[in-house]
Amino acid sequence: MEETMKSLLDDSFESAMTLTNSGAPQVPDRYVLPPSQRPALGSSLGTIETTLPIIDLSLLHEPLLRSSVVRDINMACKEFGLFQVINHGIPPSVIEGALDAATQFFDLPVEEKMLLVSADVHQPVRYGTSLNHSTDRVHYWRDFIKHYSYPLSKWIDMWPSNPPCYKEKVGKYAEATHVLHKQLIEAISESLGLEKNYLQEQTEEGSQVMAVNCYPACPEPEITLGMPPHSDFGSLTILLQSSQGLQIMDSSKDWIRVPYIEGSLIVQLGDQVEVMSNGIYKSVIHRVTVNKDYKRLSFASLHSLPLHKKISPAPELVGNNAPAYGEFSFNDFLDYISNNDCVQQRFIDTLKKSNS
Ligand SMILES: O=C(O)CCC(=O)C(=O)O
Ligand SMILES: [Fe+2]
Repeated sequence: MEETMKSLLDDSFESAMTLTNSGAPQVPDRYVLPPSQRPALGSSLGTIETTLPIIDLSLLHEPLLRSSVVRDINMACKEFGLFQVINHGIPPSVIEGALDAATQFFDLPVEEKMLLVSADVHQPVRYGTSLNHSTDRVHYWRDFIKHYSYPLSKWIDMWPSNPPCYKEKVGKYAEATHVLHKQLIEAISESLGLEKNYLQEQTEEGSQVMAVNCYPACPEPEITLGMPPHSDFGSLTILLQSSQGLQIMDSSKDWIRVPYIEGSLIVQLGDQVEVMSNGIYKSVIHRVTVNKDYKRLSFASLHSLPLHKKISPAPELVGNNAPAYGEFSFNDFLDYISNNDCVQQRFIDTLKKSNS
């Protein structure tokens, strides 16, 4: 244990942020990906531009238009497992406040951020670098802070107290995303032909983890990544990005850049919705590229059922066939990542195997 903590601390001192600030001309070897996993930046090979769906959420509140918005959501979920939302109701000042607080946090001296370092995925607040679950895998060009956010009154005292505005500004954003998640999960349940409140009880008491990510400018963005390909474990992730960098894998296994649209938020389907829909919708595989010129921030608000609550396929969507998925809870996911040496691209695939 002591060894692990020592190497964790050593690596954190050489986090991407520290390396960028010290003007490192190259990325250290441990960040260098094998050629087949590199992002092919600047070439059209393997990365395509496609128009991704943009949903005007204000129309969900128009009784005559709701069903057509729900249909658009159904198409977006089937084709991409992702859509962007505009007119989502979160004021620009709340979004700017959260980004400002995160900028100030990541600019703190490394010793101060280190006070929050933990390798324990059950910790309610964790600062970390790319290194997180294992000590010997490839590292990624990212610093992050993760905290439990719901119910806020239970967790917020544990959040960083520096910068002093952090709790208030990020807290406002976390509350706003909780409200937005409720609207989205209702529309998604409807889009599957389920009752609007199919998951209401479970999501009202659900958990929310806020992953605040910082990807500093990188001297060699073509040979590394900010985050490796993965799907998120929860029901939905609501993602705020300060600039472009996110890519998703389409059904032909090509990478698609998700454009930056000012004021918009990105909605990604997670593994819990894939299970609930019995595979009608798939969780989206995504990764993050970095760039030479500027720092990118993102807030990934990962919503899920309560820690112990198992998600299983909706009986209406199983019909007479056997369910395609076994059930799992957020706790099962946490146990998996703390007991395995590296993170699976899709946690849900380990589940299918263990249940078949
Ligand atoms: O930074 C991003 O755009 C994505 C972050 C992400 O995938 C995550 O935190 O799970
Ligand atoms: Fe993610």
